[in-house]
Amino acid sequence: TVYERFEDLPFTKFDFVIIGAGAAGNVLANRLTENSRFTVLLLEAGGSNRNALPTMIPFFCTRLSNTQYDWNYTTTAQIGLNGRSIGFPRGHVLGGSTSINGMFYTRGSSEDYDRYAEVTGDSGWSWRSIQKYIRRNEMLVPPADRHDTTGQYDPSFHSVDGINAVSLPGYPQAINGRVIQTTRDLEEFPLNLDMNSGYLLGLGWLQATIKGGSRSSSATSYLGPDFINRPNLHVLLNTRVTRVLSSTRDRTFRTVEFMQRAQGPKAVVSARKEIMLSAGTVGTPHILLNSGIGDREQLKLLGINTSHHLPDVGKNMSDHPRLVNNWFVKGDGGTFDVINQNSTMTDHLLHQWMKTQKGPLVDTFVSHLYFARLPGDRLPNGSDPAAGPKSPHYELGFSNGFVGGTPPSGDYIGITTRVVSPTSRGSVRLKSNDPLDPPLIDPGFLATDFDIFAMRQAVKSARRFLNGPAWKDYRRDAAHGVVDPDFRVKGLDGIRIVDASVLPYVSSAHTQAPVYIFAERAADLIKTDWQ
Ligand SMILES: Cc1cc2nc3c(=O)[nH]c(=O)nc-3n(C[C@H](O)[C@H](O)[C@H](O)COP(=O)(O)OP(=O)(O)OC[C@H]3O[C@@H](n4cnc5c(N)ncnc54)[C@H](O)[C@@H]3O)c2cc1C
Repeated sequence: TVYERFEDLPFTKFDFVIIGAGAAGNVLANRLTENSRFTVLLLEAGGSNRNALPTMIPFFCTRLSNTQYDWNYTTTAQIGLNGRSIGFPRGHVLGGSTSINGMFYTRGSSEDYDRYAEVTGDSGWSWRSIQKYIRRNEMLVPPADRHDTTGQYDPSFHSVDGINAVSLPGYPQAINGRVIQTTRDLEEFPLNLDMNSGYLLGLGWLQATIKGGSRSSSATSYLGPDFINRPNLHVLLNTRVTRVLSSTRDRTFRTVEFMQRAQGPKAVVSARKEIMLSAGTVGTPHILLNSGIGDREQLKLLGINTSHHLPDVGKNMSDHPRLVNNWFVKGDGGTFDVINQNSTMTDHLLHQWMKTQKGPLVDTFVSHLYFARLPGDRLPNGSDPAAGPKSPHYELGFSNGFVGGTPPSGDYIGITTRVVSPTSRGSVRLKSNDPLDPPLIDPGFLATDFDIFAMRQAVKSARRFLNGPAWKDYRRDAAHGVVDPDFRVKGLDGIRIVDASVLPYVSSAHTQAPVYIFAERAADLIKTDWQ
């Protein structure tokens, strides 16, 4: 049963109390209640995902930040971003971040899991050992348009028996042919038939947690109609957990304190067996620190009594920095930009989606991914932050349109670049001893030379991709004139013009300074191309 109000709960003691109904919390709630003898209470700060239309429509996933479904966090000033603070979305709704995320389904490399096994000394985490859990989780379903997916993935790596739906894109994007052609034209971008095989490197079709054109979140799947009516499963929404409490002095934590309204009152529930913290990378350290579980010295500074000195709580945060790169193209209206530019078109497609679960709204904003490594001689001190020699350092995501705030006109291609083996580390700390105060989130984006270097290489790689022959007549350059924006003579190789003759308009004052400036930038571009 799903409850909105604490007063409606049938009791206040359960075998298990799970804090946070996101990816992890909902798996736990589902699997634990398979045993009908266990009672489970799942606590979630956000509201219901039912009727939350924007969360259901895959294409609208980029519109969910800074809405009621988001915690609306902001990072601390980031050294690596010239002191800027940026938004840091996290799901605040049943399903947690799986209800607002981009839906990319990527398992990672086999080496990632083998490294988990190695550092924990537990072979149960190895790629081989976790296969059964992949099968339990994944339910591969046909794409929304039911097209023939032969050659777009390898069925031998997939399960159709799991709970969370996964599918290939369900609407053909105009760039698909060019993307695949580039895997044939440029050696740097080999096709990877299935990036979920444990071997990630190369370019492949995106697999996404989408079923029949709708988002498959941990709420729609693990708490879906087959499970939510289990009599031993209780879900309480709109419940912000403030602390976990030890009822005795023996370090046993079985009580959970929470609030349903900002002004209180506080209430408690308890677990007969265990409490599970599944509040995510921000929520979990936040609750632990508020509960006095953390670094004694830091807690003392905020006037919080330490219940357990555990200095690493909130430390070692690591996340993928992401940059979006957009180019003008001659898309002739075949990009998805029109959906973001023309509200009549959006209404029309929304109507189509609601009626048929078909059309361009059935997919997320990326159609293909590419994972790559940096050359061995460019790694920091020769040491490799990736999990192994077959694991990537960066990722490119290809979008048939502008990623970010779409300009009011024009057609674009977006390539998102991400560092997937960051060496920067950040933290989650308390701002005050008020549990309702948002924490200080420092993801440490681009805080190391390596991360900046890897991001630059990813951007260069994206540019090389678009310089492939398949894109020649697609990237937009001015039709007239002698040189392209990189000073290359149009239609020729090996020759550029860098002097006052290429200024498209004479500048509004004397011309030597503009030529110096042009030449400086030209030198940069040329050096970059040949690095
Ligand atoms: C915008 C965005 C896009 C993403 N895109 C992708 C993608 O395309 N592919 C991918 O693989 N991953 C993506 N991710 C990451 C992925 O969604 C997360 O890694 C995953 O959901 C983490 O699961 P979790 O259980 O740790 O936390 P979450 O899924 O975030 O769940 C935590 C839950 O705990 C609740 N909670 C937190 N604090 C409290 C509290 N004090 N009291 C009660 N409840 C609380 C939250 O409201 C939330 O429901 C994305 C994430 C975001 C935010």
